[in-house]
Amino acid sequence: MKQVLVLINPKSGVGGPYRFVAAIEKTWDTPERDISFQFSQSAEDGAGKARRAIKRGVDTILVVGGDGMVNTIGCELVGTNVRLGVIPAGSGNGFARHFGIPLHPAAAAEALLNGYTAPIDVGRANGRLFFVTCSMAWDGALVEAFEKFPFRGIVPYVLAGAQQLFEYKPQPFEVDIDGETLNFKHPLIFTVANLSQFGSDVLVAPDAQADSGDLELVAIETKDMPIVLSQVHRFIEKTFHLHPLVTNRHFKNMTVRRKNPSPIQIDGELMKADAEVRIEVLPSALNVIIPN
Ligand SMILES: Nc1ncnc2c1ncn2[C@@H]1O[C@H](COP(=O)(O)OP(=O)(O)OP(=O)(O)O)[C@@H](O)[C@H]1O
Repeated sequence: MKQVLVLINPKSGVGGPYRFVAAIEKTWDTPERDISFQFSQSAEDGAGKARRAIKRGVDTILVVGGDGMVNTIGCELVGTNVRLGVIPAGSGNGFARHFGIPLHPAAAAEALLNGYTAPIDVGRANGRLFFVTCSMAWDGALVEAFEKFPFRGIVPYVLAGAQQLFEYKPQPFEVDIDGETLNFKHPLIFTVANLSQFGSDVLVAPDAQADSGDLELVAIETKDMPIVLSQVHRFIEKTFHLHPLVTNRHFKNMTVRRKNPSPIQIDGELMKADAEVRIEVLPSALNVIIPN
């Protein structure tokens, strides 16, 4: 009998957690599956519950939450045979949107039930795993401002971004990327993408493939931003990352030497980091359920 654990973030999602329980139970609770539901009260609590479930021999963990929750549970599943399924309940849901998982709980539960399992790549920044994106310029600093808003969603993201345009102080980055050296004087955007978007359909790396075996750097200097922004149609055409003033590189290993230690953005959450940040790809490291 297949064993499935559903781990729910009670803080995520509109309409309360029970609509997710009902949607998943309706589709997944069949005679060939033993399904149990647990709340994840914190990152540590969820990680502990995931570890114990893996020990018990669970086959699948369904996470009901956003990218932050996916990260904390996904970290426990890397290197195991346990499959991760994501029922989106966050505000940005970059992971779920990348894979085309429906945002409605019932549709998501059904899409995962009828989906297939495939390994995806995982990024690692100074030892910390990430599945969606990692940023360390203005695109990282805005998360600090975003976290101070009392509510989540695209609106506080835009407001936090605007606020940080005034407050963010760029520092020079010296970058070794698969043997090539790049220098950024005043980086504004410096994002490493494993998947295509930050969430809310803000596509930083529209062509990113989860199983490419590499990561993608998308970076731009502060001075070049107005010129790039003058071609707004590129956002619609999904070619922003290909603009000649945007640095766009696929890579496996990268070291970023910054002047000072400062926090970096990992899957929508802030993490303390030394001045030097080492980023690498772990190819095919996590088994994920993907809709057909
Ligand atoms: N395993 C976990 N269990 C409970 N809470 C968690 C867990 N992981 C992260 N959190 C916290 O729960 C809150 C909501 O995070 P979650 O990722 O579920 O939604 P979100 O941040 O709105 O989604 P997104 O990152 O997709 O916009 C955050 O404060 C996060 O730090």
